[in-house]
Amino acid sequence: MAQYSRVSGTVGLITLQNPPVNALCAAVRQGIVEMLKKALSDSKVKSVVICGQNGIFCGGADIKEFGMNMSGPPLVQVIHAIEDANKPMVAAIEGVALGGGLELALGCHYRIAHSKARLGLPEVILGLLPAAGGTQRLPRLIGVPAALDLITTGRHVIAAEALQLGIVDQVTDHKTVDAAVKLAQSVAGKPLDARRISTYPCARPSDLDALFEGEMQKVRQRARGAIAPVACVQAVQAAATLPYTQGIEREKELMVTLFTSGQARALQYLFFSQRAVSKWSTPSGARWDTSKPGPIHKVAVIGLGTMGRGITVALAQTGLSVVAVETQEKQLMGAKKAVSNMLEQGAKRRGVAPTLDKISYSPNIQAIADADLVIEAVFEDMALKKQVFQQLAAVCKPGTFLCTNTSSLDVDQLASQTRSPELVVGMHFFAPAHVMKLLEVVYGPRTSPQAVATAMELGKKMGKVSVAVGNCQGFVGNRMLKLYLEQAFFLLEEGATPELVDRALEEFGFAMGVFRMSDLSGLDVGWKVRKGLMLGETDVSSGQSARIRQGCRYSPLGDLLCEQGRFGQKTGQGWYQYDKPGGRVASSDPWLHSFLESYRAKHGLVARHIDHQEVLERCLYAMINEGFRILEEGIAAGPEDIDVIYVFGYSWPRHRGGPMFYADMVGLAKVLERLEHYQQAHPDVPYLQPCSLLRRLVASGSPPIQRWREVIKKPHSQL
Ligand SMILES: CC/C=C\CC(=O)SCCNC(=O)CCNC(=O)[C@H](O)C(C)(C)COP(=O)(O)OP(=O)(O)OC[C@H]1O[C@@H](n2cnc3c(N)ncnc32)[C@H](O)[C@@H]1OP(=O)(O)O
Repeated sequence: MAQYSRVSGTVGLITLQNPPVNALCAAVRQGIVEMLKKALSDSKVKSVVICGQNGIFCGGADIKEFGMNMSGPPLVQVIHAIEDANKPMVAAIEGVALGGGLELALGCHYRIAHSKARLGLPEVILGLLPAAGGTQRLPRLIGVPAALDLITTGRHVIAAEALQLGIVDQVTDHKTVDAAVKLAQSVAGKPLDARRISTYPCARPSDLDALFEGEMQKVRQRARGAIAPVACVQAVQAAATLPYTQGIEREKELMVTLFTSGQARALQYLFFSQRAVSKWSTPSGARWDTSKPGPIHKVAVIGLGTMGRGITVALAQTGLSVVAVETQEKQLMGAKKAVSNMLEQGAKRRGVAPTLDKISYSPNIQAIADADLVIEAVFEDMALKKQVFQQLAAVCKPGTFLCTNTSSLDVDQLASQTRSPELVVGMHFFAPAHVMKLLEVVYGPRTSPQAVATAMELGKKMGKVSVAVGNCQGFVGNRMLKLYLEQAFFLLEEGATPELVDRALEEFGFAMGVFRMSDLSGLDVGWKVRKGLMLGETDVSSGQSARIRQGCRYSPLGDLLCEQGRFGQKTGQGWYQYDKPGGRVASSDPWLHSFLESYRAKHGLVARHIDHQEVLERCLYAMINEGFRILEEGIAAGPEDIDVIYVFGYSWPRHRGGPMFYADMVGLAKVLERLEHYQQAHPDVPYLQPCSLLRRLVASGSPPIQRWREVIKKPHSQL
């Protein structure tokens, strides 16, 4: 797992060998210790280079080992042995040096990186901190503020920035190992005392207390309730205030707390889930590894409203040719300007040239005739979308993949408007489409494996986390969201306020509670959808019957607000009030509270006390229960798919892993018991009836989430 050789006569070369990313598993750590001994005892060797096999230095500790009993030498000791070596040690960084990989490099006396290499300490993203000395060495090397930035965000830097920060000594465009060997030769025999980072004093900015206080506030705001970023700040604070050996003790202490926390488990689950969803499968047996994507050179976008504009930007940023079609001249002009601005801003942020020339605009649908793939993003209206699909079928060349950005409409109905339904697939982007990471790829019963593979591949090119899901009303994300919203409305009817509900959800970790979020996205969006489902018309009568639609309990509260023109932030009033239309700071609205009182009086509802626990259980367990139904029906292939959708598309707090992981953490038996309780209390809400898969899982002894698939006997079902 680590190989030793002697090169150029006097340089020992230790190569990490653990594909695909040379993670520091026990055998690799052991290998380093043994090879180091060899190099140091070889009298011909004057200096040593450490590199990684296959152009990758090291992706860090082996995350798969985290749940297991520790074996092999601890990384912190391996790195101390490297730093203590009496011959110059040089890290040759190619590909990545992340987490423990960068910590290993920081233990070396010199670091040289290839210009394309990426470096970082992303442990915080896994709910941990860089506990192999990273929190103590990095601030000593590059100063407290820069170290805080890298350690608390986990962001990667490319070699040029690493050089500027002082993380590496040299950057090369040539063969990194050769350059490292040259460097090693040039420093052979030189004194090493001034090269051991652990011996450096940590420069202390004069406003140290204020700096840490500010940073603490920042990380708490950024990830509400997440403990790793807080521990990262505390560890760097130890570097700034304590001698190295005490700092290392503090780092270890903080790591132990994080390591045993549910948050680290959740975030590591998410790391593997994010990778697992790319290995998609469908009920018909199509799979990621047997389905070849079609070649895509030119993509067309139809409809340049908010979604179409974002999609166009995201496509152009990948370097693909894009034809953007909007039949309304005024809208087309506005879109051109908006898309160009977004591209220019994005390019400026990323330090690259804007790709404006990749897009051609047209008011004429004929312009898409030679596109390889079309994404329809017109208004969310089935009749209109059907008409567009008929046009696409007539205009496009044979074999063109036809995608719809619908957020809930039946993809199969759209497919039936074409002669080649196998080429039709949903690509459900999330607003703003050039920013949000999630893409739901929706396959219907007739969608071909190649169409799924093509949409998944395009999503990947666009930098999205793509999840393949079956076709049903609302797919995965919006289908579950509907119940979450509905429970929130019911809670208002029963005595809660938007402030109470939002506070409970924000304390749970959501950046915004359900009502603040609805105000931001616009209440009219859901209203239009409900009207389309024949639900959104308000009933003038009072009592319970006025709140029953299609045989189930229904709350018209959102519809009533829309009828008053209260669409949320854009109109300055919604569930909250804002200082002006478009204002962003929500404040409590006395009008809303008296409106709720009269509504309850009209319908004979008596307000009761509702606590945070009930808010969480009602909103989250309703949604989780639907998640189990989605799994049972085979709409999602596994719980990981649902969780990835919720974290990347619906701002579910990452450190809680996703709704299905959360259910596993709470305990399936408890979720079942609470659902039974609420179902008895609300018999007119059929979806609170616990799903049979949940019952089966509990009856099977509540296996851990990784084993749920074994219990989902019938893995998939059709729409
Ligand atoms: C005392 C504690 C000290 C240190 C703590 C740590 O070091 S924690 C680990 C810190 N490192 C990271 O967080 C890096 C995680 N990995 C990545 O960001 C990416 O994988 C990487 C290295 C940038 C490569 O990206 P790429 O897109 O090329 O590949 P992909 O992500 O699909 O990964 C390929 C397969 O490798 C597995 N993998 C990656 N990193 C690790 C790791 N550190 N440990 C174990 N396994 C790792 C990944 O799961 C993929 O596996 P596959 O089975 O093919 O899905």
